[in-house]
Amino acid sequence: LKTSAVNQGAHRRELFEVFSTEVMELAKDKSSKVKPPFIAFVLGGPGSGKGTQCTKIVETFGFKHLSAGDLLRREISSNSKHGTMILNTIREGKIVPSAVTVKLIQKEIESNEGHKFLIDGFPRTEENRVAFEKIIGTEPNIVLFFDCPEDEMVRRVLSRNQGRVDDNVETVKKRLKVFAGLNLPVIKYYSERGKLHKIDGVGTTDEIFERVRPVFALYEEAIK
Ligand SMILES: Nc1ncnc2c1ncn2[C@@H]1O[C@H](COP(=O)(O)OP(=O)(O)O)[C@@H](O)[C@H]1O
Ligand SMILES: Nc1ccn([C@@H]2O[C@H](COP(=O)(O)OP(=O)(O)O)[C@@H](O)[C@H]2O)c(=O)n1
Ligand SMILES: [Mg+2]
Repeated sequence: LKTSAVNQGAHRRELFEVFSTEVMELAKDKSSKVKPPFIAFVLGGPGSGKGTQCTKIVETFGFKHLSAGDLLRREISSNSKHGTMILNTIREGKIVPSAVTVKLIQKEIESNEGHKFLIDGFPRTEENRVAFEKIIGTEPNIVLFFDCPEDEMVRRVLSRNQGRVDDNVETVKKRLKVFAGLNLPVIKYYSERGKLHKIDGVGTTDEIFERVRPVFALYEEAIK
């Protein structure tokens, strides 16, 4: 009885060693190959310069730019099942249900090789924010907020000339209300969590980018 118990113990130890070695190998493999994604949310009112600055960030730091508005507009033009609902929502300056928007973002993240994402114009509401955390299972590393006075945002939107159904005085007024009522609380939330980088959105595109650059310099290692 004694001998077999000792043998059993030895056997178990052997099994454990084999098992733990394999677990260690797997862990090593993971750390060398799978880099966790770096996610930056880019927020600001309509016309605050989010898209323009994202283009500069892509050129300089090699991020993948995912604009929630562009993804939604693509759904409209591809006649997808939610196309009409999305078009009506955008026309009204309201917010598309989070399930729809987050699924579009998820598809883009999953089909992309890169590990650095700029998510522009999202989350626009607390509901957007919570849905992202639930569905994607992660939080952003940083949040940029382009702070711009309303009259400047209105001027920019009205001279944007991209043929958008929502770039008119009536809709822009609604969007500004939605921004103040629903998006500012999200911005406040990230500020309280120490993730917010507020950037003065007034000046030339290049001047503003020089305020953005040092933010990414802080995360040099993570975005290499
Ligand atoms: N710093 C700036 N000064 C003046 N106009 C700008 C500036 N940045 C962007 N614009 C212009 O303002 C409009 C809105 O910019 P955009 O990047 O589309 O903002 P958002 O994505 O926040 O709505 C565009 O026509 C753009 O060319
Ligand atoms: N997270 C989001 C982003 C955009 N949208 C809709 O898409 C519209 C245009 O968003 P956008 O980000 O392209 O607009 P800009 O801030 O760039 O002018 C918004 O006004 C909303 O109607 C949304 O419903 N949910
Ligand atoms: Mg935009």
